[in-house]
Amino acid sequence: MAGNLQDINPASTAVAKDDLVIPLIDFGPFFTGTPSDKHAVALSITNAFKTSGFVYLKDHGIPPSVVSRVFASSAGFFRRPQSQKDGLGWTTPQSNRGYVAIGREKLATLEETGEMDALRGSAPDIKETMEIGREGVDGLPNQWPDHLDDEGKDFKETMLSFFSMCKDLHRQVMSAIALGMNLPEHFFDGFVNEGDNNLRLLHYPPVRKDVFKQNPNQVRAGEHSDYGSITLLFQDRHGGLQVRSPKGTFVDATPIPDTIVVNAGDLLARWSNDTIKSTRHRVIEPPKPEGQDVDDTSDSYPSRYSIAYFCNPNNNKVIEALPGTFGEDINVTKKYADITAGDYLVQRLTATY
Ligand SMILES: O=C(O)CCC(=O)C(=O)O
Ligand SMILES: [Fe+2]
Repeated sequence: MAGNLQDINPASTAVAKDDLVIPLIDFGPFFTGTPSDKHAVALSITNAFKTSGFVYLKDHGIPPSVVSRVFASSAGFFRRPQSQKDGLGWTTPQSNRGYVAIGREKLATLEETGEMDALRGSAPDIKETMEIGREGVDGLPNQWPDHLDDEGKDFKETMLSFFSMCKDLHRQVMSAIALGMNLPEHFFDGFVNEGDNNLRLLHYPPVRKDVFKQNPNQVRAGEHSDYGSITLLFQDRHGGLQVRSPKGTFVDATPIPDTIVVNAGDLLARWSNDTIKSTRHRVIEPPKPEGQDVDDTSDSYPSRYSIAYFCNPNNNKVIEALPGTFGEDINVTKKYADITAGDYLVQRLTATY
């Protein structure tokens, strides 16, 4: 029946377990559909952000060939000698650019941050990352390997072009959230146009299986929520990402080819006066592939690569509760003080490194 919600509902289910439901949403109609298609996509995304805080997006406009090229370039970077990577090292939370060696960052929840040093010693995250920020910011240079060789030049070009595609997708997803929250479609444009975002390449190196058996606290990336507005997460096929369910269990967010996992961050939750959820997640050993219990005799898990594009409002923008999320008419007060996006993020990064 035309106009039936069933016909225009662009979502199916990607994950459903322990009261955690993550939809798989076709973003295509947001670009090309009728206004009502567009609204349906916007509502699906916003409703998911208000419940699980996570969606999988397909038909998101970033071609699979581009994503493959970025993964290949990332793997090439991590294959470089340690001394070259260390020469491009991360320095300060203000800059948040450069290479982060294994054990340097220990992701944890907000409440645990005081115990960061102890955690770092006991079971450090088994990962190395490369952080790329907005190019061309005075005094905050990206740490490119372009002076090393042609591959380094190609890396820079590949990452800059990907950065800008992701920046554009951030703006589009924020437009969907605006519509879904009864705000004008372009409400967020002036908040996100600078692209003060952070492209993080992640490499989880091979680990012996007994490392996880011997230490039940060992993870590839500790339980945490993300800090900014939204995160665009590209995973390879290995799995290991888990999202915390309302029941407190961790549920596999299994990779689905050609999709992006998109989740809301703490600053968006704060901006929405906590109507949107920033949900905790972590990365552990990959789940056993079905039917391989007998065949898989290797004693190590292979490398896992992922790419997280952390989106943020412009650094200088003051973040205050969105219209419609507080007021006498709905009997809700503003829960948080106003803060600039830049101050908020530096505070959070300072606690993590
Ligand atoms: O590697 C992943 O799948 C997730 C990484 C992540 O959550 C993060 O870096 O914030
Ligand atoms: Fe994360």
